[in-house]
Amino acid sequence: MESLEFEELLVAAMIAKGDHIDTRDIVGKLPVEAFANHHLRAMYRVIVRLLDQVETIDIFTVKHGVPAETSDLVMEVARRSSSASNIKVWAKKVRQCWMVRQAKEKLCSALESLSGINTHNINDVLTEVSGELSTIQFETNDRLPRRIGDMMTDYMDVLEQRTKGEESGLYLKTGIEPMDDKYGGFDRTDLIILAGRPGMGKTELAIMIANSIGRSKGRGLFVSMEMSEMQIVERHIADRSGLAVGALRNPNDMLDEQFTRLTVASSQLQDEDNYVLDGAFTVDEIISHAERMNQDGGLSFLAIDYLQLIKKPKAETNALALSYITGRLKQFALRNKVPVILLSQLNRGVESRIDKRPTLGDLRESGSIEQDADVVIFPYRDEVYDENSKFKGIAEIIVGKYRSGEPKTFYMGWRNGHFTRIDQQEVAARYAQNEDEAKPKSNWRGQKAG
Ligand SMILES: Nc1ncnc2c1ncn2[C@@H]1O[C@H](COP(=O)(O)OP(=O)(O)OP(=O)(O)O)[C@@H](O)[C@H]1O
Repeated sequence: MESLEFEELLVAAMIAKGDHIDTRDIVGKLPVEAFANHHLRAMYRVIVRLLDQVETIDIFTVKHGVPAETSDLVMEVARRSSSASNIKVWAKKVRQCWMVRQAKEKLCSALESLSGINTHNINDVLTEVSGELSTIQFETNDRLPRRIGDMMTDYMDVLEQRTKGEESGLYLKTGIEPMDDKYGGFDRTDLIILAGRPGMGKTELAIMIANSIGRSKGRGLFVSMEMSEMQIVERHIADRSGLAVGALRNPNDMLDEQFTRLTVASSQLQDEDNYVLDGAFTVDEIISHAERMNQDGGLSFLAIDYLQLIKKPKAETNALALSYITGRLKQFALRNKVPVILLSQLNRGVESRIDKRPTLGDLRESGSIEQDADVVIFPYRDEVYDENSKFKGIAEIIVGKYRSGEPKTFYMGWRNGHFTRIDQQEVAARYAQNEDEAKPKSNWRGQKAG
């Protein structure tokens, strides 16, 4: 990127526009150091000062304010103001060039540190280098801190859209109605973890969310490192039609009614815009696919099945490698405003307990997943452990962490390998009754029995 040209165009446009809302906006966001050329930096510094002192900005005031060695150049630069209407574009380009310069400087300094590495200082140097590289800034679309007071009008617009039911695209609705009603959907910058032991229904939950987004004309990317793309497609059809995957595997045995459900589901899915990608990837490869899709038509969510199968970066410990992955995914969600649904396996530890419902503590071995996540959901089905469970056919959707509200457990039915709607109050009453029955009974002296 050639910074000089953009810096010239920006200064010229600022002189042409003078004290204008765009000029003030740019000055509030772009520091003087962003200019590489010292003459243009001097001109910009004068413009900032003139704005600050509410004085006129024109060729003469700028020329008068800069050092003598720069003053002859002001007229030449001002002549370049062919397109002052593009002033924000020039400001953005100057900012991007500055970011690239900073990144290059950091890389050079990291290379210098690495050239002095030896077996005694290897960890110290690598820590220093990775610390330095992690400060490289990402393109932020010029976003800078905004005053909350100035954002009240925008927020009222959001509220108004909500009253009209027009803001659905702003939030990720999961299709689990009681949960969507309670939380209003998840934020577009959320990292949502679906964690559980094998067979609990993590993949099914992610597919159900994908299907729900697809139905409302969203566009999602489902990355599977566990199943082939055709298996994922089959799970989508099974979820949409309510048929068991087993039924789809034996089409000759299908009843007419099942066949009709299959054709309806496949024609609906044909009109929708969900994507699937299978294979083995690093987190950065997944992110680059998702960013490309997001730039090219937008993305409603990125789902990844599952964390432990993502190719790990080199790191001293497994926990550090996983932390790198969840950290990168959280950055991706924040930067692109695309929520990430990340599936994660839990280890056997849960199964050594009487109550096998997972808790946040069970995530400890998975690096910083607990801290990075905005939402942690544990799908849990008691029948996986006890086929005669009183809660056969019921799935608990345990929200163990929710950054913007209180954690809570929701209930779903479980039929044909799919989550189904169920009456929340009725199931909660069943659980409460079961708890009462399980409590040790007191005898007439008030002593606990047995
Ligand atoms: N027709 C069916 N009826 C009832 N349960 C079914 C049916 N088909 C599949 N299942 C159950 O659904 C579960 C699979 O769900 P899912 O693949 O979503 O689980 P998961 O948590 O992602 O597990 P894993 O980590 O092994 O992939 C299994 O426990 C399986 O026994």
